[in-house]
Amino acid sequence: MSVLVKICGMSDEASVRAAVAAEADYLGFIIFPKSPRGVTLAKAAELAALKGAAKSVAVLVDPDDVLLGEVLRVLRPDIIQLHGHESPQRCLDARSYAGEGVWKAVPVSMPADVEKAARYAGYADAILFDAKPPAGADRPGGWGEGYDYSLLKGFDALPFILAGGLSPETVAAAVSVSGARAVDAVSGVESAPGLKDLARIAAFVRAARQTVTR
Ligand SMILES: O=C(O)c1ccccc1NCC(=O)[C@H](O)[C@H](O)COP(=O)(O)O
Repeated sequence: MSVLVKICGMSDEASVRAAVAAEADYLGFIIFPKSPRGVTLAKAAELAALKGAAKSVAVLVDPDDVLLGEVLRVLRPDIIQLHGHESPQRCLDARSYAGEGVWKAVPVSMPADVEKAARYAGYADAILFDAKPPAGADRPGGWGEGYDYSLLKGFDALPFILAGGLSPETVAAAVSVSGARAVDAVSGVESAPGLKDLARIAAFVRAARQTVTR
C-alpha cells in the first residue's frame, strides 16, 4: 500500500502548485500567527482553491468555537488538525467544523506518550505523532526534530500520521521502523523556516511513495 503524504505549512502559490504537481494527498495550512508558515484564513482559502485532488488540512492550536466557526466559513477544510492541548471531547466537538474529520497531534518522546494517544480513539479520526517542541518554544510544531520512530510500531488504536523531522533523506527509514501509512513534513521541505524548497517538496513525495507498508 502506498504511503499517504501531507506537505504542511503551505503559504505561497508556487509551493501549493509544486505539492499538487507531485500529487501530495494533503496540504496543511497553519492558522497560528507565531508560526513562520502561518497564514490568515483568507490566504489559506485562496491557496486551498488550487488544491486539485489534494485535501486541505487546517492546522489549529487550541482554537475556540469562534475560530472554528470562522475556519468553517472561510476555508471549509477537509480535515482539522488540532495541535494544542485539546481533550478527546474537544476533538469530537471540532468534527462538525471539518468535511472529513479531525486529526489530533500528540508529541512523543517515550512509550507512555504513544500509549496515552489511545484515549483519542472514537473522538479523533487519526493521531499525528510529532516530536516534542524544545523547552520554551512559542509554537508546538514545525521544529524539524526527529525521535525514536520505532515507538510507534504496532500502534493500532486509531490510524496515525508520522511527523517530526522527516525529509526526503529520512522518510524511507522512518516509515520502515514505524510502520506508518501516512507521513507529514514541514522543515524537511524548506530551505529556511517558512521558505519552501520546490525541489524538496517533489523529492519528499517521491521518496515517501517509494516506501511500501503492509
Ligand atoms: O510548523 C509549524 O510552524 C507549526 C506551528 C504551530 C502548530 C503546528 C505546526 N506544524 C504542524 C505540523 O504538522 C508539522 O508538519 C509537524 O510539526 C512536523 O514538523 P517538522 O518536524 O518541521 O517536519
